[in-house]
Amino acid sequence: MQIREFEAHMIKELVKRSSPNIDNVTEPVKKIIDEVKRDGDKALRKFTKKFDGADIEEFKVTREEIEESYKKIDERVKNALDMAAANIKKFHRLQLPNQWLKKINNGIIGGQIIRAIESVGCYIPGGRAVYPSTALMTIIPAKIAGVKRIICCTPPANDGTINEATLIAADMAGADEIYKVGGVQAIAAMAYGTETINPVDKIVGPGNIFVTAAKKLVYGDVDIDFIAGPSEVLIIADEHANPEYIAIEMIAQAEHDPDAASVLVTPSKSLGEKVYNILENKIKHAKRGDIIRKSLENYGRIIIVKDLGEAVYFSNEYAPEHLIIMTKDPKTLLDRIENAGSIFLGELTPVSAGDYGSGTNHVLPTSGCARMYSGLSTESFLKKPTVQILSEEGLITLKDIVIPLAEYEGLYAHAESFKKRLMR
Ligand SMILES: NC(=O)c1ccc[n+]([C@@H]2O[C@H](COP(=O)([O-])OP(=O)(O)OC[C@H]3O[C@@H](n4cnc5c(N)ncnc54)[C@H](O)[C@@H]3O)[C@@H](O)[C@H]2O)c1
Ligand SMILES: N[C@H](CO)Cc1c[nH]c[nH+]1
Ligand SMILES: [Zn+2]
Repeated sequence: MQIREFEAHMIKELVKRSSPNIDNVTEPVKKIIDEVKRDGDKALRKFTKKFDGADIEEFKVTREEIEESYKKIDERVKNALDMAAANIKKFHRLQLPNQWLKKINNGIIGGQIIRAIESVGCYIPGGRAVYPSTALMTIIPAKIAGVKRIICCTPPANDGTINEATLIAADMAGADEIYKVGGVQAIAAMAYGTETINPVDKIVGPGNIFVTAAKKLVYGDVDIDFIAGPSEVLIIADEHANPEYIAIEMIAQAEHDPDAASVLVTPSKSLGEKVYNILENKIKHAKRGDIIRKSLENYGRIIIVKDLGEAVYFSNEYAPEHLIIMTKDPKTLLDRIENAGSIFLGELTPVSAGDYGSGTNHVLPTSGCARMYSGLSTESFLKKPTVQILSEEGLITLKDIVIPLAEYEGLYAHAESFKKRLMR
């Protein structure tokens, strides 16, 4: 963990910090994918034993296992899942786009229709923590979009079971099939299929660097959402911010994974120092202390900038998964934010609100991908074919566009297809 004065080269160094990790594991990850492609379920069994310590005969979770989970679940957790699901549904219904057909010019009607992707695979992580919340975040928007077949894969515990809250969350969100397989092997199975798992059209969901590298490798054979790797938070704060809140936000992201990143950018050196001291103290006693310590050592940074303008510049270059703004008037900075997966304004808005239940999606782009991707949404599961209808008037409106351009491009049949209709 370091406190450093801002220098321009830091941005490149920090922004790139996850990508080399992904590249470092490409080779072993590719080998696993190839083996799953070649050997199907046999390879899934081998890698599940190797990485999760579990012997799995049947990968598909049975209805009885799901019913058992409903009996075992802690009532408080079940209620929390129900309430989270309600907010997530409300938010994601609002994201449904409209179909439309409108007059574009005389005799030309244009528009778009909305269709769901037919089958999707949701990856629910389960290595260093369990993620029932991710089951809600991936399956609910797919369901709202109208996806016909929603499958999900999640790593089993070493006794071959799946965490009960994850099973319940997946079931209540509307998963059609749930499989006890995680990591690279799950991504390969969803992309290429095995004897047990039929392949899907698109794979979504977050994961560690191995899972993320696997998604990157299968992209093109199937669609993926985006790079949703180890968690990141960047906090822009001024001297008005509460250092305790900042420190706990950094720890909350760090506890996900030693590869997670927590960055504070502030013009207040004294705030930076306070946060540093609180962190030093807190990590001595924190649960999951080993993961937190490693994460903060690897990718924890406190960066002192000249002013809030420089902080915003840094943040836009970094393009964090989560951006928290804890300044006197956080809304005034919002207009200047260009790149961030999800933005948390004000000191009463912790990232955990979005992680679990305010309704927004917690599957978000990492490794600088917020420069060009938004987080998972209902639209991630939709396609928008365009539609057009021309009348005779429309042919006349377009003739001086289509015919000269088609002939200029040397594509004479294109021009001909137009002329034929004009001359009928
Ligand atoms: N960006 C987002 O939207 C978002 C959301 C939630 C969680 N996350 C991130 O998801 C990740 C969850 O990671 P996790 O590890 O807890 O669960 P995970 O399910 O992503 O990974 C566990 C699997 O990794 C595989 N694995 C472990 N070591 C391996 C190795 N050496 N070679 C090949 N495969 C190996 C195993 O198959 C194991 O089942 C964290 O990094 C967390 O920060 C990101
Ligand atoms: N912070 C994670 C996204 O990076 C999401 C999450 C799930 N559970 C807890 N947190
Ligand atoms: Zn989290």
